[in-house]
This record gives sequence, structure tokens and C-alpha cells, in this order.
Amino acid sequence: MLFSFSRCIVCPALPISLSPCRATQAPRSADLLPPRASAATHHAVERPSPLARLPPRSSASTAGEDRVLQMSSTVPKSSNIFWHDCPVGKTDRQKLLKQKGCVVWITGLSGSGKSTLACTLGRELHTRGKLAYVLDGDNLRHGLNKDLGFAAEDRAENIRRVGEVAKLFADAGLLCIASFISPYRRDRESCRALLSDGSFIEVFLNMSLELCEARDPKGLYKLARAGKIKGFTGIDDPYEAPLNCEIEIKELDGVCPSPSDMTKQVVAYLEDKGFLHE
Ligand SMILES: Nc1ncnc2c1ncn2[C@@H]1O[C@H](COP(=O)(O)OS(=O)(=O)O)[C@@H](OP(=O)(O)O)[C@H]1O
Ligand SMILES: Nc1ncnc2c1ncn2[C@@H]1O[C@H](COP(=O)(O)OP(=O)(O)O)[C@@H](O)[C@H]1O
Repeated sequence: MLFSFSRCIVCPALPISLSPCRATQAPRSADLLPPRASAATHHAVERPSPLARLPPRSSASTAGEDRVLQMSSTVPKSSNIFWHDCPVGKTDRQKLLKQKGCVVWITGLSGSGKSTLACTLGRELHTRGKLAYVLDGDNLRHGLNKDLGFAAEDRAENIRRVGEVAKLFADAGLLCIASFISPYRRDRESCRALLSDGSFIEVFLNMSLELCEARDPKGLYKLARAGKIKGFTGIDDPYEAPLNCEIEIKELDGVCPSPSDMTKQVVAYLEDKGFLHE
């Protein structure tokens, strides 16, 4: 896989650092939104973002804005490149698989049940003889995205890469299940824009912070409350709720639907929209 990089700094005494990034958008106050400026202070505990090493281009703009503009990896940096079509296309693969490629994008707070839904849904689709593949935030941060932290621009780059990978999977004819906090609306919308034919299905796990924090299976909320993790989504970092998602799954009176009920809701949508047939 190729990524484009817009700028590098070469210092004889240091390793070369190359990093892309993309713009993010201001948060909404109703959505657990501490000031966006907190993104700049994320690194008290985690290692510094590779993106943060790049200096701004002009002193007039803010460092974050300028870096995002100058490094936008959605702008191709290569020249003399040509699209190469292959004789076997998406339609052929979909016929073979008897399904239609799509991306089921699950977004929500840490602890909202994203991974649980992704796995339960993946299992249900598999049982139905459908080829699905789960891309999970924690997992991809062990490999493809291991150079990224949790500053806003790192999260944006994380989601940009995943969006591109998910698009390839959908093109391969798979039912791609992406499970990421993906806290910024703009980043999610960029992924949606990669799939223009209604095959981006955004699933919002609309669980309250109280519920997620009570679950806290990894103890991360406790650490964030104790100030041991900075920039934790929902505590001192924003989460921008979707405005027009395809599926919203909510708790009712503090009770969350079971994984099986959530899965049924998503499968019913996929069935209704024809993704489970060629
Ligand atoms: N600062 C901070 N904020 C939020 N989450 C954190 C943070 N640090 C580590 N983690 C762990 O990383 C998991 C989220 O990774 P994602 O790739 O989904 O995040 S993002 O979409 O780029 O925001 C998330 O996994 P889930 O709990 O499954 O959501 C956490 O385990
Ligand atoms: N629908 C649900 N009902 C009850 N508990 C759930 C449900 N979904 C997830 N959980 C539990 O909540 C915790 C967080 O779920 P997880 O899938 O890891 O969330 P996320 O991936 O969003 O961080 C886990 O302990 C999981 O077993």
C-alpha cells in the first residue's frame, strides 16, 4: 500500500520522520466537547506524535491548522501516475461472493460496545455464508497505525488510512466492519465520501458516558479521570456525534440493547438494502 507524504525534515543527528495528516473540525458542545485546544496537550503521557515534529509553514496560522493544510495527504504528491484497470471488477467479485461490498462503520465512545458489535455481526454474517472482515481500532494500532497516537491529527490520519483500506475491502466485495471511536465528524464524512453509492453505513453506538465509564473494561476511564491518560475521548477530548447516520443504537433507561439485538438491527438494514445478495 502506498501513502503520500507531503513534507519531510532531514536532520543529520536524528532519524528521518515522514508523516501525513488531515484536517479535523471543531467539536459540538452537546457532544462531550472539551476545548479543541486540548489536542495540543495530549502528549504528557503518550509518546510524541510523529506528526507533531513538523514545524508550521507560516507564523501567521496556528500550528495545527497550518500543519494540517500543508500535509493534507488527500492531495496526491506523486506525478506521472496512471490508474490501471483490471479485467475482473467489483461486479464480478460480488457475483462470486453473492453479496455487495460495503463498509459498516461503527463509531462511539470507548466502552460503547463497538468491538463487541463488530465481532457479533461478523460472526452472524459468517454464519449466513457472507464474507465479512473486521477492522478494529485497537488492532490496527498494533500494525498499520502503530506510528499514530491520539492527538487530533493522529486520529484523523488513523481514520483516513482505515477509510482507504475499508474502501479497498468493499471494492473486493467484502462486508467490511470498521470499529473505531472516530470522534471527528469530518473524518467520518471523508470516509463516507470515498464510497459514493450508499455503501458506507454509519452505525452510531449512542451510549452515555456514564454507561461507558461504568463498564470501563480496560480501566482507561479510571486512568483518564486520575489524569494518567491525557486526551481521553469523552473525558478531556471531544466526541462529535453523527448527525445523519444510517443506524443509531441507543440505550433505553440506562439499559443497552443486547449484542444480539444490535446485530439483528444491522443485519436487517443490510438485508433491506440488498447487501446480502449479489
Ligand atoms: N486517549 C485515548 N482516547 C481514546 N481511546 C484511547 C486513548 N488512548 C488509548 N485508547 C485506546 O485506543 C482505542 C481507540 O482507538 P481508535 O483507533 O478507535 O481511536 S480513534 O478512532 O483514532 O479516535 C480505544 O479502544 P476502545 O475502548 O475499543 O474504543 C482505547 O482502548
Ligand atoms: N450490548 C451490550 N450489552 C452489555 N454489555 C456490553 C454490550 N456491548 C459490549 N458490552 C460490554 O461492554 C464492554 C465494552 O465493550 P467493547 O465492545 O469493548 O466496547 P468498545 O469497543 O466500544 O470499547 C465490554 O466489557 C463488553 O463485554
